[in-house]
Amino acid sequence: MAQIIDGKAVAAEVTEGVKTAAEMLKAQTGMQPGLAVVIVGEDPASKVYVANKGRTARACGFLSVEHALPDDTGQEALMGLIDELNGDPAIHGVLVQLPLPGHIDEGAVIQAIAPDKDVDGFHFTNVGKLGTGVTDSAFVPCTPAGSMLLIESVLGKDLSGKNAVVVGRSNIVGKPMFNLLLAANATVTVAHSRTKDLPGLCRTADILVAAVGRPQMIKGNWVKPGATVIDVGINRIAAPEKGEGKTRLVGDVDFDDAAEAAGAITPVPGGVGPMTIAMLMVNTIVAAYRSAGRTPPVF
Ligand SMILES: NC(=O)C1=CN([C@@H]2O[C@H](COP(=O)(O)OP(=O)(O)OC[C@H]3O[C@@H](n4cnc5c(N)ncnc54)[C@H](OP(=O)(O)O)[C@@H]3O)[C@@H](O)[C@H]2O)C=CC1
Ligand SMILES: Nc1nc(=O)c2c([nH]1)NC[C@@H]1CN(c3ccc(C(=O)N[C@@H](CCC(=O)O)C(=O)O)cc3)C=[N+]21
Repeated sequence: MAQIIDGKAVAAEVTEGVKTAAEMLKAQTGMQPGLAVVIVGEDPASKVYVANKGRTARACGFLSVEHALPDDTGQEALMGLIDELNGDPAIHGVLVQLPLPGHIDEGAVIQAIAPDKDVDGFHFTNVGKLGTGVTDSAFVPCTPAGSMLLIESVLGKDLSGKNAVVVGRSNIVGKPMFNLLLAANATVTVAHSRTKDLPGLCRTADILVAAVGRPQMIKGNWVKPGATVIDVGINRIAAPEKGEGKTRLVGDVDFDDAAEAAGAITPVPGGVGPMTIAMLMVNTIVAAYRSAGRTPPVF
């Protein structure tokens, strides 16, 4: 039976460090880090995440501002708000919750966020810095950054000689995950919906990262014995065993099956999800330190 990687516990340690760093910044400069989260529309899952982010930000001692806009908000109004937040000296991090309603040009919104407040790490400037290894001034996307800390907690920082397979090639998870694993000296393969023999490829992985969005797709016999399995997926499925109409969260990995083969594995919930929020706090405190002209602590 595999080691179950406790993302909640690692996330709590990280946010404790952020809280201390925020106290230090306040003592030295009087500054309070500020995080603004913008949400458009009424998606209930998005609302839960946004509420979580606000709660954690306050627990870290941050100013937390939430802008909840109606579903029919126009492109200009949203761009206007982003401009305002870009120019607001009390705000160091700006996050626009994705996905946005279909009538809004998501790409244009992401590129409108000032790169030095882009705590999601989605702006071209930050993507380019990560891709070229300029990580000291980049913001790294929160979910891949959190996944790396979980991998490090099992295997250490240097992944030389390890084969990593990332299943999924999105801009927010798969591609930045590839860059981080590569930077840590792993040999990385990125798989996607056109990949041939995905089970066979996954079996070559010492580190297997699942970011697919398909509930429990990755089975135990896809996992190399002893592998480290990171399940990024968050899927809500029907749970009739809990009562009629009830649901539960599962990952992209069939946990019970995969835990038989894996050396270490993240659960869902309680794995990568809490790390995403913790790394958002890290990126925000880093943004605040940089805006004060100070070198941020390393997390
Ligand atoms: N824990 C957290 O904090 C977060 C969790 N998530 C979760 O992670 C998962 C992935 O999210 P995201 O990257 O945004 O998803 P996307 O839908 O943007 O990307 C999914 C990727 O999986 C690939 N894929 C889809 N079906 C298959 C298949 N049958 N075989 C192989 N590859 C396949 C797609 O391939 P192709 O490119 O060819 O279409 C695509 O590259 C979701 O469950 C999401 O909810 C996301 C963000 C944060
Ligand atoms: N601009 C932007 N940045 C994001 O980082 C972003 C986004 N948009 N859109 C949606 C995805 C998804 N995401 C999650 C964050 C926390 C949990 C999380 O805390 N999950 C808990 C469970 C929460 C629950 O019970 O629903 C866990 O896995 O233990 C999950 C998913 C951030 N995302």
